[in-house]
Amino acid sequence: MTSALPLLPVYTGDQVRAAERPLLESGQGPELMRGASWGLAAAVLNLLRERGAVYGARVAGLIGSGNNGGDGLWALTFLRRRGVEATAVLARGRAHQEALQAFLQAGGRVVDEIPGQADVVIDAVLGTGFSGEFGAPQLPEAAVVIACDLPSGVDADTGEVRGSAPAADHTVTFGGLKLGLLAGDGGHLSGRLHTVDIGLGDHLPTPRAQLLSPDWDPASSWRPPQSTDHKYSRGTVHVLAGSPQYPGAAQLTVGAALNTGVGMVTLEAAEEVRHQVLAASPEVVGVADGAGSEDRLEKARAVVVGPGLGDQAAQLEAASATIDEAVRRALPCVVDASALTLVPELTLRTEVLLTPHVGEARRLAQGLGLAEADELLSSDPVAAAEALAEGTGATVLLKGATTVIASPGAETLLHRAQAPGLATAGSGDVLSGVLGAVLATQQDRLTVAEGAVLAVGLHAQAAQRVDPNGQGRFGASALMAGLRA
Ligand SMILES: NC(=O)C1=CN([C@@H]2O[C@H](COP(=O)(O)OP(=O)(O)OC[C@H]3O[C@@H](n4cnc5c(N)ncnc54)[C@H](O)[C@@H]3O)[C@@H](O)[C@H]2O)[C@@H](O)CC1
Ligand SMILES: Nc1ncnc2c1ncn2[C@@H]1O[C@H](COP(=O)(O)OP(=O)(O)O)[C@@H](O)[C@H]1O
Repeated sequence: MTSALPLLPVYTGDQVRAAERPLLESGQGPELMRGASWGLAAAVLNLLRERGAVYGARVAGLIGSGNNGGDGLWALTFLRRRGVEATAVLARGRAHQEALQAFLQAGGRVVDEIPGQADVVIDAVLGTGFSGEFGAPQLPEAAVVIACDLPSGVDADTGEVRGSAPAADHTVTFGGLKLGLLAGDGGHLSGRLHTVDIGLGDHLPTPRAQLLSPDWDPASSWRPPQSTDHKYSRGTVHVLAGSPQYPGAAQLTVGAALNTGVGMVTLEAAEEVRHQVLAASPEVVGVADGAGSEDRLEKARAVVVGPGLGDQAAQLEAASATIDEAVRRALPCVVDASALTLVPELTLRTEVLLTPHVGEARRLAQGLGLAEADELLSSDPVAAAEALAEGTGATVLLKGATTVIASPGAETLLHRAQAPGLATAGSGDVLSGVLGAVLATQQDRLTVAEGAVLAVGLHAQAAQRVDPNGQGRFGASALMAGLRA
């Protein structure tokens, strides 16, 4: 399927290794290693140029015994030939013979410890050949760390760290983006990602997942209203959110939907919640909660249920009825926060978008009796989201620094936010509003999963707008305002 969004293929380590195999068998190993190590050296050179001079810069490598170490040594060799002071620590006491010889011939030095003055450290102990556990050594604090293919100790297939892994500022990866660089702890440790094409081309299989391109402006994927539009044709979002205990959640969800851009927002909530929300956003149309009338969704193109709903039985009952009605009408329906507790009792379809964070996903898996999904949440979050999607029949958006969107029978989509300030109370309520607006207005050209990944991109972009230096000095209200271009 071709998507209207710019998506990058993501592979497991095993898939990339399998793609390399025929080339290695036909004797092209040295060329592959040359391509990979030159790509790594080029990335280091760029970094050194940005920081000052290349000549005399100090670059140290932590070198393993396999091909990952070979890549590291060849990269150090190329750098040495450009006047870099290159040192290598042989972490296993031995290394790729040919690469070591070239390194020594170029004037590189083997040392016992990474020099404390190193400007750049290349982590080339373990790549896709990692098995068992790894213990990461301490690296000089001031050095920029560049991982060769992936940080040592990270499982390339899942992102799981077994033992410990050094955090990289950059990872230069070969042949294709690997899932372990995006998911789980691997996603926190891999830094900025650079992919080097080593000519695997047609040998690469169907990707394991697709990543929304980090270089893409998500706002450019937004289809604006047309002159022929009227409010209903643009898209109406029906929101069931907020409670006397959490009225602010409704305000954030509704405000985010309005600032993302919709034809109309209707809010189903308790009177005092509606009163508060309408005081801030008089354009919202209020509907008494628990109204129970089926025509409240008649004009809706998307529904959002759950933010700030709390755990009162009457509110959950109204939420359940609204989700059922949305399912009956095949409307995209975002189910968030406490409404997620209703899922085991509901019959869902792929238009329903469940939006748990990890804690909620764990409770969801337990509520559904999906023990495997519960376990996978720690070791392989992508597989966990897929198991939840299969188990519920719904699309699942698992929140986190990397958001995973899994839909039964469809490709899994990923978004990686470089905005940890998003971890702030109410941020998820804002995301629900953005999701509602995108699903209501863009559904003619995007699937629910694609709309979801676009919404997650817009949410992260809003954080970058209000907090360009990543200081985290903003709350969810500012995030809501940041959605406006
Ligand atoms: N074969 C090639 O020519 C190519 C190799 N590539 C590089 O090679 C890497 C894969 O190379 P390898 O298959 O040699 O594997 P690695 O270099 O990732 O690691 C395997 C080596 O480390 C040891 N090892 C594994 N787990 C360990 C642990 N927990 N503690 C200590 N030692 C451990 C193994 O015994 C083996 O010697 C890729 O990540 C990539 O960097 C790429 O350059 C593409 C081409
Ligand atoms: N470390 C992080 N880096 C980037 N984004 C994050 C991080 N932690 C959380 N987020 C995002 O912030 C939002 C938090 O949502 P949620 O946990 O539901 O918050 P709340 O319930 O307080 O509104 C999600 O969109 C999630 O993907």
